[in-house]
Amino acid sequence: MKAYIETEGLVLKGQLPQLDDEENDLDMASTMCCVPFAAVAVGKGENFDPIASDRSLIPYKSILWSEPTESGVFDELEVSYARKVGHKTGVFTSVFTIAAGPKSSESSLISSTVTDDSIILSEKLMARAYPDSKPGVSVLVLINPHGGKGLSLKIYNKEVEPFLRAAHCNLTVIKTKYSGHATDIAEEMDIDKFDLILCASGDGIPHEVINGLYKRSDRAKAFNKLVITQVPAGSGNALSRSCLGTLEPSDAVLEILKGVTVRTDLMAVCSQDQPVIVSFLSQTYGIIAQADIGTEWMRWIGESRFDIGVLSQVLSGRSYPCTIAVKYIARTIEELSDYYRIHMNDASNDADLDDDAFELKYNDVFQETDDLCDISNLPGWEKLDDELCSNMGLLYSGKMPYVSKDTNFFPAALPHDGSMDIVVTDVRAGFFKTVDALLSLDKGLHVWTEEVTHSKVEAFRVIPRAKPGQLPFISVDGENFPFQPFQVEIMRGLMKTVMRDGSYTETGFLDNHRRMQLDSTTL
Ligand SMILES: Nc1ncnc2c1ncn2[C@@H]1O[C@H](COP(=O)(O)OP(=O)(O)OP(=O)(O)O)[C@@H](O)[C@H]1O
Repeated sequence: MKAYIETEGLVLKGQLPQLDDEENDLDMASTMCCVPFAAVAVGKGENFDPIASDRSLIPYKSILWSEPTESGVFDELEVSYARKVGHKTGVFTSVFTIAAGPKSSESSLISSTVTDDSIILSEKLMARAYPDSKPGVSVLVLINPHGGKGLSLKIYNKEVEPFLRAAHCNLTVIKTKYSGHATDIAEEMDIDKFDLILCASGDGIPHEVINGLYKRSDRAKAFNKLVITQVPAGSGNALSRSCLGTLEPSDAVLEILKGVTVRTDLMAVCSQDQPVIVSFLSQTYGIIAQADIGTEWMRWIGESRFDIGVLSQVLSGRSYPCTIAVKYIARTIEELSDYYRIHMNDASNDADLDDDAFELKYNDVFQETDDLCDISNLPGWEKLDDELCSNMGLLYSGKMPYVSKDTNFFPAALPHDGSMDIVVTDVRAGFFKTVDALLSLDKGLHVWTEEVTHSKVEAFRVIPRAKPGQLPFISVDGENFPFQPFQVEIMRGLMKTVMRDGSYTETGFLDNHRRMQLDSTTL
């Protein structure tokens, strides 16, 4: 099959590797949906018009590397690129010859002439292929061989590393050997050697990495220097789902190579008898924590262990009494919607952080307080309704929209606005209403149901009250946290990560808001 890369009035022509029949089933339509412009065109013959045929277009975004061929021929380039084959994306390398070709409006983005030598053309092609990122970065890969169903090493070797190698990344690969190993690595690593930490794991390894970096005496430098990302290889892959918009490891690595680096807020989880834990995803107490941590022993059944856990919790009608105090940013769903509309396009602050960015605003008061239910020394804080807290089903607070594959739990989450979303439910709503709310999690519709309290806060405190004979779980980023009072506050814009198109995966929050408003006016 012939292949083309179109530039300013030129076409790079080449021969694509022949695929067997099954592989030949190219899913170009879906590639086109991701990226609206064309760079490489795949055609059948010399007179094929690469721009005219949708079926044959592959985007610039797919180009991983370009360089002059070893032969030194002035009009030849060797190009490595990603190409969708069936439902998978693979890496291919072809030699392209520069020739005159059709003009298009897109092509003016690269201005070349047929007499440009291959070095210049290659540089232009690379600049077009990496508009938002740097090619050939140094990557520390951390693989949790026990993540998910124990397939992370295989996933990395087959679906991730070929892309990193084709993109000429400088790779250091470490397999984690024990729980907490990634924290030790991040705490001790030479940060000058790396640009990016890529976790081939679930959410546990990025959680450990940020905590390792946080422990360092040069943590401001570490968080300024390093970008923390994930290719989905565990059972919970919220970081890639929320930031890269995919759970396919090969698509995720392509997004990591080509996406925009964005800063996100982190959350400091404080308790009175242990050091601060840093959280990038969520903290939860009640139904969800029981369903997640409380079903660890059922790991072997895969993702459905969580659904079974939630169902059995809701059926039991068990409550998790506590006292909750919050520092509101947006109290009601209406205030929250207005806030979202105002801040949804706020730009990420790219300036380097200094040590002040790590100063906690409310932790000293928390540490010094004997009566944690007394919030008189916290101006602007409020307690949540006592009746609601005594009958609490779940408390879930988070920073990223998707907490798992289909769970759009925080559809109004924003990356670096200095707030976290908090959701509280009341068991008095009853089984059907709770199940109804939880069944709409995939579309993020639960936040519009009366049974769910949804706010944006800057900080909150939880004082759990265990019933006799019970020791419920508290979960931070899916990891077990000791049962005790805790306080969480936002730390603005600390973590650099990569996001597809520079923002969180679309959640449909504004569309749902419009629909809800329409429904209420037509009633
Ligand atoms: N070699 C190892 N042996 C045992 N545990 C490990 C090892 N390496 C990492 N871990 C632990 O495994 C935990 C889970 O890792 P990860 O998030 O990658 O997988 P997961 O399957 O998505 O898990 P989860 O159920 O928490 O979502 C991490 O918190 C880490 O502490």
